[in-house]
Amino acid sequence: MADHEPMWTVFDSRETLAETLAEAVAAALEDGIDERGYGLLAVSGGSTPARFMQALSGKPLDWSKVTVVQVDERFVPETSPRSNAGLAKTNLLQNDAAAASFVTLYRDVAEVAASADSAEAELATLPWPLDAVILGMGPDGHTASFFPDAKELPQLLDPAGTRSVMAVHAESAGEPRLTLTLPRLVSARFLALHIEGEEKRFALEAALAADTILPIRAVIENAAEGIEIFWAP
Ligand SMILES: O=C(O)[C@H](O)[C@@H](O)[C@H](O)[C@H](O)COP(=O)(O)O
Repeated sequence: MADHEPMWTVFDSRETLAETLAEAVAAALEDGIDERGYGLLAVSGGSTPARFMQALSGKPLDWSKVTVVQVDERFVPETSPRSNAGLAKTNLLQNDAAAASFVTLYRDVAEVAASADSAEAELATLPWPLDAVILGMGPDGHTASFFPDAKELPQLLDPAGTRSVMAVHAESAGEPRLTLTLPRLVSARFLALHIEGEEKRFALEAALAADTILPIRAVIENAAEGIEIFWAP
């Protein structure tokens, strides 16, 4: 259990947050490339990351040595407006970052479990741990696809778990999901939580103070290198 309080950085604008976070992630990737010869990055989906992804896409690092993976994905094809892979391809994998490799979680198979198993095999070939992870959060305290009502939640949040990616079934999630597991996320060398707006700030503060451990708090409390919270109104 990590014993450090999360570090909050409050920004006066979402633009300044995006640029600062992009700089921090680029630095973490450059450290990985300098020290290990490659950089491994995991990005979330949803609506918050687009501006940050666009800022990161223009950072002048050796993107040919970077592999981008997804923190989580909806079980939909890339052509769906719900696709996180579509979001990353449109906003991150352009400009300088177009040279990066991209490993997606969705596979065009009938069952989400088969998609998870196929992605697991591909992720097994990557040079873990992650150099940088950017998480988002929902007002219900979910992060990645660790939804509080997920059938698989105990396995998803197990710090001793051995899977890299799992299928998720949760009423509150809408469609079935695919998500990296807690151990893969919390072992990152740079772990950031990117949230915006008063509702999410309140939800996070409440989650940190509550008796019940919501998924976001489980991640924060298991973050080996701590977690940095990037917040703008
Ligand atoms: O697939 C997803 O939706 C995300 O990865 C998820 O964990 C996201 O970070 C939160 O739901 C916040 O989403 P918003 O940025 O849209 O509020």
